[in-house]
Amino acid sequence: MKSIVILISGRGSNMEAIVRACAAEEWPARIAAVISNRPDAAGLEFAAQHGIATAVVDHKVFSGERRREEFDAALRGVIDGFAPDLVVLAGFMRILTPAFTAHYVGRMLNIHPSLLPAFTGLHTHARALEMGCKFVGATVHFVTAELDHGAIVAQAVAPVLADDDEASVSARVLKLEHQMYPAAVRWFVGGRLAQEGGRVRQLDGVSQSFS
Ligand SMILES: Nc1nc2c(c(=O)[nH]1)N[C@@H](CN(C=O)c1ccc(C(=O)N[C@@H](CCC(=O)O)C(=O)O)cc1)CN2
Ligand SMILES: NCC(=O)N[C@@H]1O[C@H](COP(=O)([O-])[O-])[C@@H](O)[C@H]1O
Repeated sequence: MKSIVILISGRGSNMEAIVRACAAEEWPARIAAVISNRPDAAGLEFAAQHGIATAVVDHKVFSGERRREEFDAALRGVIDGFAPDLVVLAGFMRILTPAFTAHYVGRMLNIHPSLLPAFTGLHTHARALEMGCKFVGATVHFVTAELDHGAIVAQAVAPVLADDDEASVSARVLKLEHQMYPAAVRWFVGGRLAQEGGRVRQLDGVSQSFS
């Protein structure tokens, strides 16, 4: 039985989709914990209501020059208490230090709301609309020290419609995220995909795109 720890910072709808899929599809895995860097993250309540251990490591508690390293060290200590086979970033909004990402190399995934390598960072849909993009999407990737540059596992794509704004585009992509991310996590815990250097090895039957 694989152990999964999910990190969130807010609403947690991707975490919720993974929790529901894990239960409904009887994965060879359990969600050991949901951990947030924000005490007010709404997703913590959903996790607790579903009997999942929750924890908060508040990044605002840490100050000074080494606050990012100290936060990461505290977060790692809490995560490792659950002995995860996989760490899932689901709307987790902190940039992680190289030491942290190295510790979880090959076993940490993120979902990013753009078709990487386009639009790394924040405010991705607003930037895509500003540029006049005809398609938007999301990417599941392994997490590395370089922000949003890890090996790509899967991507979801959706058209931009004439009357779209950031909210309508975000909602359209989020629906696809909720299909794609649980599938990617299931493949990983089922041993059907792995990171090999800068690439992803995927066994047959693993869908790599969603639309
Ligand atoms: N080293 C890495 N850390 C993280 C990665 C990664 O690939 N490598 N993925 C991100 C997730 N993410 C986009 O998908 C992302 C999250 C947060 C930020 C960011 O600029 N955060 C600010 C704070 C923003 C806030 O609190 O609202 C910061 O950390 O200073 C950019 C991209 C997770 N981490
Ligand atoms: N850079 C990370 C990032 O922006 N992630 C994005 O935040 C949203 C989280 O929603 P959720 O909390 O409801 O899962 C999702 O759209 C996810 O792609």
